[in-house]
Amino acid sequence: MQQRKLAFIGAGNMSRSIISGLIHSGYDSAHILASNPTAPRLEKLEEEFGIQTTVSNDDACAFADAIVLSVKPQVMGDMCKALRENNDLEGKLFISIAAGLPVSRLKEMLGGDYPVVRVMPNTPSLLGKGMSGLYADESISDEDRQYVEDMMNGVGETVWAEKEDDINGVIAAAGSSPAYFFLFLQAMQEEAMNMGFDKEAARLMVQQAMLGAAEMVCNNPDLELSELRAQVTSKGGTTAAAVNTLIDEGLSDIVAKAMRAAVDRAEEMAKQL
Ligand SMILES: NC(=O)C1=CN([C@@H]2O[C@H](COP(=O)(O)OP(=O)(O)OC[C@H]3O[C@@H](n4cnc5c(N)ncnc54)[C@H](O)[C@@H]3O)[C@@H](O)[C@H]2O)C=CC1
Ligand SMILES: O=C(O)[C@@H]1CCC=N1
Repeated sequence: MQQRKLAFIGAGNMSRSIISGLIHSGYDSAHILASNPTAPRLEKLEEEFGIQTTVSNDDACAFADAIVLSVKPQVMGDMCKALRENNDLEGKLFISIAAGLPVSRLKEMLGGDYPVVRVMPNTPSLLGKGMSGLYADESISDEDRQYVEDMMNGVGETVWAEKEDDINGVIAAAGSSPAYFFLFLQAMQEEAMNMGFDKEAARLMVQQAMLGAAEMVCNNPDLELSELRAQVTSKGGTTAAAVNTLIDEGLSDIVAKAMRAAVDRAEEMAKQL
C-alpha cells in the first residue's frame, strides 16, 4: 500500500473505525493524523492507535497528501470553506465519506477542480470487517484509485460503483445496514428477555446466532441464502412457524421500504446541502 500522509478531518465514529482498521493492517501510524475541534476524542485516538492529532484543520491540511473528509454532511460546507480560505489545496487528494454529497458539490465546497474520490464505508471497518463502495470519475488517476482501494481493502471489502448514484445503493445495502441488523437483534434480545432470560443471556444467544449465521453465509458462497435457510427449517417445525410469520407480516416489503428510505434521504440531502 502506498504510505501517503493521510489526514482525517473529523475524528468521529467513522474515522475511528477506518483508522483502527488501517493501523491493524499495517499502515504506518506516523503517517496518519486526525483533526477535530474537541480534544477528548483526539486524546483517545492518540492513546489507542499512536497517530498524531490536532485541533487545527489547517495543520491537518499542511500535513497531508490525502485528506479524508469525515465530518457530518451538514457541516461539510463551512469546514471546506475555511479549509480553502486558509490553505493551498493544490496537489491534495480528497476522499469524502459523507453521505449525500456528490463530487460536483464537494468540488464547489472546496472551491476548485481538485481530485475527489467518494467512499461509502461502514463502522465494522473498525474490526477489519468493513464494506465500502468507491466512486471516482474519469479525472482521477489510476494511482489515486489504487491508493483509495488499497486503503479501504485494508479495513474490509470494497466494490467500485460505476455511476455516482450507485453510492446511494451502497449506503442502503452496507453503509447504514449494520444498524438494521442491530435493530433486529435488539428486538430479539427484548423478546428473549420477555421469555424470562436475563439481559446478558439474551444478548449472548442472539449475538452468537448472528455470528454463526454470518459465518455460514461467508463460508458457503455457492449456497443460496434461501438454501441456508432451508437447512434450518424442518417441515412443520418451529423455524417454519417463525419464518412464515416474518414472511406473512411482510418482512421483505419492510426491508425494501427501509432501503428505499435510505436512498431517498441521500437524494434529498444532495438537493439540500
Ligand atoms: N457512522 C457511520 O456508520 C457512517 C458515516 N458516514 C459518514 O461519515 C461522516 C462522519 O460521520 P460519523 O463519524 O458517524 O459522525 P461523528 O459525529 O461521529 O463524527 C464527526 C466528527 O466531526 C467533528 N467535527 C465537527 N465539525 C468539525 C469541523 N469543522 N472540523 C473538524 N471536525 C469537525 C465532530 O466533533 C465529530 O467528532 C458523515 O459524513 C457520514 O455521512 C459514512 C458511512 C458510515
Ligand atoms: O446515517 C448516516 O447518514 C451515515 C451514512 C451511512 C451510515 N451512517
